[in-house]
Parts: sequence; structure tokens; C-alpha cells
Amino acid sequence: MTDVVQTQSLTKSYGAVQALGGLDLIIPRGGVYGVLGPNGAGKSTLFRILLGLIRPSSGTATLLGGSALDRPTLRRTGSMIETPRFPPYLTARQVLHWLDRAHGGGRAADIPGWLERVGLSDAADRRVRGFSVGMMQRLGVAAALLHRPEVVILDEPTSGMDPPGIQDMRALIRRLADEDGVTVILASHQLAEVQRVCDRVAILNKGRLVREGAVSELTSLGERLRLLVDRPEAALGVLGAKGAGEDGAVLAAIGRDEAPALIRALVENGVGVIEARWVGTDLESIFFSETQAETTHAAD
Ligand SMILES: Nc1ncnc2c1ncn2[C@@H]1O[C@H](COP(=O)(O)OP(=O)(O)OP(=O)(O)O)[C@@H](O)[C@H]1O
Repeated sequence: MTDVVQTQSLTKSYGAVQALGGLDLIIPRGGVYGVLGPNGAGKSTLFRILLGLIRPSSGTATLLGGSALDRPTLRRTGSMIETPRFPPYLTARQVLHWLDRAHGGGRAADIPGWLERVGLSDAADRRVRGFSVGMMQRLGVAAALLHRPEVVILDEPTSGMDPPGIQDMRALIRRLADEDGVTVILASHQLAEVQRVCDRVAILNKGRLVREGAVSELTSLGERLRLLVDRPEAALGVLGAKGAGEDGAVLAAIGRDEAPALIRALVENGVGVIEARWVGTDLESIFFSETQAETTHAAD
């Protein structure tokens, strides 16, 4: 099956500013893919190139196996880049009818369903002039999906949303991937949210790829056994260099196969084990270690 996105040695410069510096990235079909990076990392530039809004300086980028500049490829793609703007005098429903006609028609019957899925049924007949940023984002997502694209690119889909809105958006994005078979590519600064919703992520920094992989794999790397014990000092003595204290608990940097022997050794040394569970690294820690390491390296 063709990958949804492939870039090779992709570069983009705006005058003296290099936004992308030789990006090689593959985004597979299916699931939710997060593109992360600090401000200025090149996420929006990548999306704009993929959508044919700007041209790369060098290198190649393909979307659904074709060129982003081909209309048939773009018709199979939905997108929301930044907070969308719609004619303020139209209602949310009219906006979607207007966009349906612009796409050649045929999807009008789906409009009530999309309004419902993005949580705008009650506001469907209100003019968008009075919409909050979060409501505009919801309408933008419905607009991106109306023509049933195979892939949808969302730049910061939850910016400006309140916590219930963020939760609804997460559920919508997961359903799109799991039930509708849409490949969702999103950029977000909300790392905890990304960890919950994305299957894979790419971390960009200064226009380069610094880490890529399945969220489950990235977060299980550096996994440690967190032990709640009655004698933390004694437990640290047993663990030696593999142990560290944290908030009254003891973290053991060991492999899963070493756990039974460790717990036996603790008990033999008079340490009572109250709780033991595996804790991974969160995406936020990975993000900071990757992007700050790069920054330090660049400064050197
Ligand atoms: N039209 C433009 N003209 C000049 N420089 C630009 C332009 N667009 C982007 N840049 C620069 O290119 C770099 C990458 O910007 P880009 O918007 O792609 O980053 P981003 O990762 O999307 O950032 P953010 O998280 O802030 O949205 C930045 O240094 C930015 O200032």
C-alpha cells in the first residue's frame, strides 16, 4: 500500500531563513500521525508544501503517491491550516453547503451528520460571525472532511478550544482513523494530547527530523519499574547504581526479565514491596530531550 506522504531531501528557504533543511519523512497510510516541534520547526511549511500552497526549494514531496500540485490528489485530501475563515454572514450549515458546491456537489446529505460529529448541531443555523475560535476550528474540521478525503491534514486542530472541546476533537480524530479509515496528519503543541491520540509521531527541530516512531515504542523506551516499598533506603542499597528515589518511591532501571529476581532480593533483604508498576517516558520528556539536545548541539 502506498505511503500517504513521502519526502526526500526536502528543503525550503525563505530568503536567509531555512525552514526545512533536507527532510526525509514517510507517513504510512492509516492511523493518526503527529508532527511535533517547537515554534519555527517547519511543521506548517511541510504542510503547505504537501498541500501545494508553496513550492519546495529543493527535494521532493509526494502526497498519496502523486504530486501535491495535481488536482486529483488534492481532491483526495482535506486540510485545515490555521484557524479557518469563512464568509461571516453565512451560517455554519450554509458554509458547508457553499463548500459542497465548490467541490462539485453531491455531499449535501452528509452535512447534518458532520455538524453533529463536530458538535455544532445546536449552532448550525447561527451566522459564523459570532463563532468563537473553537467553534471555527470545529467547522473547519467538518469542512475538511465533507468531501470524504482519504487523508486529512490538520494544523493545530485544538488551538483555542476548551478542555471539553479538546476531548471531543480527540474522539472525533480517533473515530476518523479507526472507523472511517481516514489517515489523519496533525501538528500540535499539546504533547499529552498527542500522546493520547497519535499512533506515530515525527519530531522536527530547525527543519530537520530528530525522532520518528510509534508512540507506544518511543514511550516504552527507558521504561523503569516504579516500586513503592516500606524501606526505600534499604531498597536503594539493594539496587545500587540501577536505583533512584522519586517522590518516596524507588525507580529501578532494569529489564522486565530482571523484575522477579529483584523483588525476591528486596524481600530477602527485609524490604516489603507494596506496589510495583512499569512506567514509561512521556512524549513531553522525549520532545524536550530531542529538541533541547539539538539546540545545544547547534549552539556548540
Ligand atoms: N512566509 C514566510 N516568510 C519568511 N519566513 C517564514 C515564512 N513562513 C515561515 N517562515 C519561517 O520559517 C521557519 C519555519 O516556520 P513554520 O511556520 O514552518 O514553523 P512551525 O513549526 O509551523 O512553527 P509554529 O509552531 O510556530 O507554527 C520559521 O523560522 C519561520 O519564521
